[in-house]
Amino acid sequence: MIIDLGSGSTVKHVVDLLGELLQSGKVHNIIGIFENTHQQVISLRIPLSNLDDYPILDLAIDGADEVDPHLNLVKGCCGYLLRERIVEGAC
Ligand SMILES: O=C[C@H](O)[C@H](O)[C@H](O)COP(=O)(O)O
Repeated sequence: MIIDLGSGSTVKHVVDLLGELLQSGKVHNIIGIFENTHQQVISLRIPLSNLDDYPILDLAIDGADEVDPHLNLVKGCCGYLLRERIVEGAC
């Protein structure tokens, strides 16, 4: 399964869980897509690649900057909006 690992402090919790599941053998054959070097992902030994090698994703995980009362999400903090749109198109 090819998974985009997103960005932000919330995603770090998901990445921790993914690392635990991989190391316990409960999940297999995961490749994480991550744009920048991220010490947490590397230390958890999650296999990494990029969108050039895997242009079609099975799943994308990410946080949100704001959620309104109707559960609409506001995304795109910190210059990540373009990458998030590319990832959305790859799912
Ligand atoms: O747009 C930026 C990223 O999508 C982050 O997921 C978003 O900013 C939320 O970050 P955090 O989980 O740190 O609140």
